[in-house]
Order: sequence, then C-alpha cells, then structure tokens
Amino acid sequence: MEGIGFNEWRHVFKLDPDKELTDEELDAVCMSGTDAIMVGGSSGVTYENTVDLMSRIRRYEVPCVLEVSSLDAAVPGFDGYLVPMVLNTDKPEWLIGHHIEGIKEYGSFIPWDKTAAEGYIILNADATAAKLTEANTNLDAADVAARVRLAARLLKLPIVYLEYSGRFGDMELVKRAAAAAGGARVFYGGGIDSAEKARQAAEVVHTVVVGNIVYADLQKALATVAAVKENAAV
Ligand SMILES: CC(C)=CCC/C(C)=C/CC/C(C)=C/CC/C(C)=C/CC/C(C)=C/CC/C(C)=C/CC/C(C)=C/COP(=O)(O)OP(=O)(O)O
Ligand SMILES: O=P(O)(O)OC[C@@H](O)CO
Ligand SMILES: [Mg+2]
Repeated sequence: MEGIGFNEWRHVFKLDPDKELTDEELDAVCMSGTDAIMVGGSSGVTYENTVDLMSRIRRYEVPCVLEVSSLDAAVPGFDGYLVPMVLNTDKPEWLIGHHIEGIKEYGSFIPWDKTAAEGYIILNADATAAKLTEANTNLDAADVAARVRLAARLLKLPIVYLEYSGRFGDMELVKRAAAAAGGARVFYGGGIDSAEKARQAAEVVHTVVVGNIVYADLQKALATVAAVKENAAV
C-alpha cells in the first residue's frame, strides 16, 4: 500500500474547519465506519481552525488527511496531505502556482511520502471552488474524459477528483470519465445527501466523498457509509 492508503478508501467524509460540529456529532462521524476523514474547504480555512479540527479527530483511529487549499493552513501532524491541482482552469496559480510557492516556503518540512496530488476537475459552476479558481465548467463528457486521461495517463497523478461540490453530478458523465482513468484512483464528491445518491456514485467511482450533508442532516450523512460499502468495489 502507498503512504496514505487512499487506494483502499471507498467512503470519505470531508469536514470543513470553517463549520461547527459538536463533540457528539464528530464522534458519530469518526465512528461511522467511513474509511477516512478529509479536512478541507475552499474558504475560511485557517491554521487555527484546522489545528482545532485535526486535534479533535486525532482522538479516533480513523485516518485523517488534510486537503491543502491554503498555504496559511499547512498544519503538520495529519496522516497525509492531498494537494488539488485544478485541470479546468486557465489560471496557472490553481494548477501549479500556489504549489510552487508552497514548495519554496515549506521545503524540507514537506512529508513527501505522505503527500499526493489530486487532479481536480470542477464541474459545478456555483461551487465556491469553481468561482475561486475560475474553473471552466462548461465541459462535455469528451472534454472531461480528455482531462482525466491527461491527469492519469500523461501526468500519472494518483488521484482524479470529479468535483461537483454542492450539487449532485451527472452520473453518466462521471461513469465515462472514470472509465478513462487507467490506474488513477477516481474520487467523486458533490451533492450526496442520501443513501441512494451515495449508492449511485459508488457504482461508478472508486471513492465517494460526502461533505455538506454532515452539517445539514447528520443522520442522512451517516447512512451514506453503509450505502457505499454495500456496493462491490468498482
Ligand atoms: C509543512 C507541511 C506540513 C506541509 C503540508 C502541506 C503540503 C504537503 C504542502 C506542499 C506544498 C504544496 C504543493 C502546497 C499547495 C498549496 C495550495 C494552496 C494549492 C492550491 C490548491 C487549490 C487548487 C485550491 C483551490 C480550491 C480547491 C480546489 C479546494 C479543494 C477543496 C474543496 C473543493 C472543498 C470544497 O469546499 P467547500 O467549502 O465545501 O465548498 P462549497 O462552498 O462549494 O461547499
Ligand atoms: O459537500 P458536498 O457537496 O457533499 O461535496 C463533497 C466534496 O466533494 C466537496 O469538496
Ligand atoms: Mg462543503
């Protein structure tokens, strides 16, 4: 197994340091049977709120990784670091720019054996991440599949992340995109607010990421774990 273990993950909860969870709610998330907790968000993520959330999750055995979205919040002590590289923006800072700055800033402190890139394709124009990165979300299935091949086959990125944050995606398009991913692990996230949607996503990708519903309806969020795990691995 590689350093972080993401090739074994079927279900992941993404927790936002900028949002509140009580100890009881966090306990339910960490004990849910999910394969990992990803800490991340596209706005309002600070060093302080990231340390705070990490140290609360650390009381549990579940693997906990940071999805690095801000240089100010590169907190040591996570089990791993996932670094988004946006493949559908014309703004190079969101593909490599912040990354180069980060490498210059943190240098030998970067735990490379626990760090992996995610080739991000952002497909919901209304998502904060789409607005921030000025992502070109006007892509058809062939446009998406070409970016997946670029990520997986040419750049050999270990993860391709099909990101619909805030909205459930087009599962036909996601299925076609995933089929182009070769050896890369395909993550899907966006709008999963029920066991049924979790099941649909689990049928077409390797790893299903569940975010906002944790804060909106925790019981529905928890039900996604079994729905994903009951599905045979893709
Ligand atoms: C020293 C040490 C411990 C280092 C660890 C960190 C590390 C490994 C650094 C290496 C250097 C490096 C490569 C740094 C990269 C820095 C960086 C800022 C890269 C840019 C990442 C990026 C493209 C961000 C854009 C936004 C984005 C795609 C975020 C991903 C997360 C996401 C989409 C969350 C959803 O957000 P949410 O708030 O839920 O959104 P909604 O409102 O839509 O719900
Ligand atoms: O918050 P939701 O819409 O579940 O999306 C999950 C994740 O892909 C966000 O980065
Ligand atoms: Mg969110």
